[in-house]
Amino acid sequence: MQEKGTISIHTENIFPIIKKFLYSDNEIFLRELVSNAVDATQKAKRLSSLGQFSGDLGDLRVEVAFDEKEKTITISDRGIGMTAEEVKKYINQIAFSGASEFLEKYEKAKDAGEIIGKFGLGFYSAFMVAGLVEIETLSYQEGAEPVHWECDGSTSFEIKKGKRTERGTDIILHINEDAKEFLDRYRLQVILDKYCKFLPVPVKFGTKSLQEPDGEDEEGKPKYKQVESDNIINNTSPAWTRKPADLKDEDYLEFYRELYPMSPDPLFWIHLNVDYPFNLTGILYFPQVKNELEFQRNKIKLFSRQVFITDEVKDIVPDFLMLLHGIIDSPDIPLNVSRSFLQADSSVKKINSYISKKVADKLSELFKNDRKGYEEKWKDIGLFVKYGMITDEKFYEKAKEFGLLTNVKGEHFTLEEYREKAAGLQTDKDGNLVYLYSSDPAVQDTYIQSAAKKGYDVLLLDSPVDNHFVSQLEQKLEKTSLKRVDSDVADKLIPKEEATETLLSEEQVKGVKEVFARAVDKPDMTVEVESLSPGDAPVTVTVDEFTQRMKEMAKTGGMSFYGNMPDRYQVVVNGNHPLILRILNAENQEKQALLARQAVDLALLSRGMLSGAELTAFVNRSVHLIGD
Ligand SMILES: Nc1ncnc2c1ncn2[C@@H]1O[C@H](COP(=O)(O)OP(=O)(O)OP(=O)(O)O)[C@@H](O)[C@H]1O
Repeated sequence: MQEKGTISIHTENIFPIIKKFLYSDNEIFLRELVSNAVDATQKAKRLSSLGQFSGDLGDLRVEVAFDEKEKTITISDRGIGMTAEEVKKYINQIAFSGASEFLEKYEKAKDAGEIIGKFGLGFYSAFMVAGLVEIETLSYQEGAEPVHWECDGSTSFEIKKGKRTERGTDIILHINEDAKEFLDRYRLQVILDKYCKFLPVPVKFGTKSLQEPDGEDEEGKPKYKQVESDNIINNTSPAWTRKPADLKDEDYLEFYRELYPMSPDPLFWIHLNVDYPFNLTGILYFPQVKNELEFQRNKIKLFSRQVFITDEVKDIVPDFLMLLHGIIDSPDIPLNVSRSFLQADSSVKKINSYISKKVADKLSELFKNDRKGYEEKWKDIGLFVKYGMITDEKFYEKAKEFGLLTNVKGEHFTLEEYREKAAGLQTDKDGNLVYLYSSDPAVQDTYIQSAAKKGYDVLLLDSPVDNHFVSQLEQKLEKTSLKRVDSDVADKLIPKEEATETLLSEEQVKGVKEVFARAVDKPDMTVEVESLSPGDAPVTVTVDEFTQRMKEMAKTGGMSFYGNMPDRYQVVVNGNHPLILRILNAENQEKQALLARQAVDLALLSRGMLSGAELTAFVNRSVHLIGD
């Protein structure tokens, strides 16, 4: 057997184009060749179990080796091997036609980025790093002859009798000068770790030194000896490939630690497992999010039959679940297509809504079975749930049963429970419910206390998504509005029929307004005199709900117009507070101004708005007043 031939593909110079395009990603050659070796091994196992091959299976390990001097990398397996006919068919035709199909797509694409970078080029990807590729193979079939094939990436190949004596295949890559970085143990190890860590057949890469106990020394201390053992780079049965019933919590946690060695343990997890209408397995973990800096997208890894493909799972995983960790394994996700195709692909859409549904089901189950435990985790889970409720209509419908509202006292309520709680006192004169919330209880404490005095409950909405969550709740909940607790004086947060009696005469109100307007004298602050309960604060500084919300929205993106708006504050003077009358009746204008300024500063202070020279002036004035 000796044959030279030409591979029939229509473009002669296909290779330089592919090479150029995939240059930054050329490490995937190893993924492709090792997974081919694994496939061939799995096939041998299957044939043997079906009784279609009766020989000894032998050691089924795949081996990756390199020789720096010879400049070769060899991938060997004890799989089914190939006959000469098969080499011609599978390698010359199929592998090369895959490459020309790639080129066609590349030529049609408007820009290179339109083709997903992780296009599976299969066997042909060997030519991204090798100038010459040799195959030594021996088929499992009885009487098969060993075959040697070689090709330099052009369209001509050579095939002859090979040297292999055992069933299986060696792929020998003669590494190019510009790819010699791959002739390095560390580099290869990193690539294998990235792509092959969970392949189902053991993959050996060199050896590693282990310390083994070796009796005791003269002092009776344990001795160790260095032994070399095979370096198997993969875990062949990772948790997601096993049956949920066979796994304990500790197995899930252990797998998580294997994936993310530096992260704190996750809160809980969801084992995904479907085979119809698409194939998908995986485990999604809810991470503990300690602070915003830990929000890291791209923590979910996408696998196809245990081969790592990418960690860009956008489009496959619903946006609000992008912060989850874990892995998804699906042979049905098309990897060799453009992004725009991926977005429109119906199986991708189905996968996306399946994941969203699974997550909702799991949360609902946790909520129902262990409400206390669920509430304890709410601080972390809440972020996902709220984000999901904002961005995903279907998820909202499910999550309204288990999405929680938390008040500043740390009590949790479902939407329905909270509606009942607020129904009495927090209904305004038009029959609308008003939910009060604080975005920062430390700063807004005075306002929270004033609301509490009136018997109102105050929610805590301080997470990065809460601005949007507030708007979403207003849209979804009937006859309900939300108001930040410092957006008005307590008396007016929830407008009621009964008006508080006015203790000041019209003349006096005018006088108070003048005194305070002089004391404030700032373009961004307007003074109003209101008749509030005598027990309320003498002066309160507020920002109306609309302005405050628009400014917050502007901070989190878009709407820059509102972000540029000047701040507008209302200085609300409580005409019914005894102190106000005292200020009005002070002995002279100077004293009036001093006391009014002091009262306004106290209001600013309780809002965290007093700083710098104004704070110093306030402190000095206070000392002076105590001395009076
Ligand atoms: N190590 C091997 N042992 C036996 N057959 C092999 C081996 N490597 C490749 N082949 C044969 O060559 C064919 C072409 O391989 P190639 O990697 O190009 O495509 P694929 O594995 O079928 O698909 P893809 O890699 O694109 O998912 C394989 O389908 C297989 O039949």
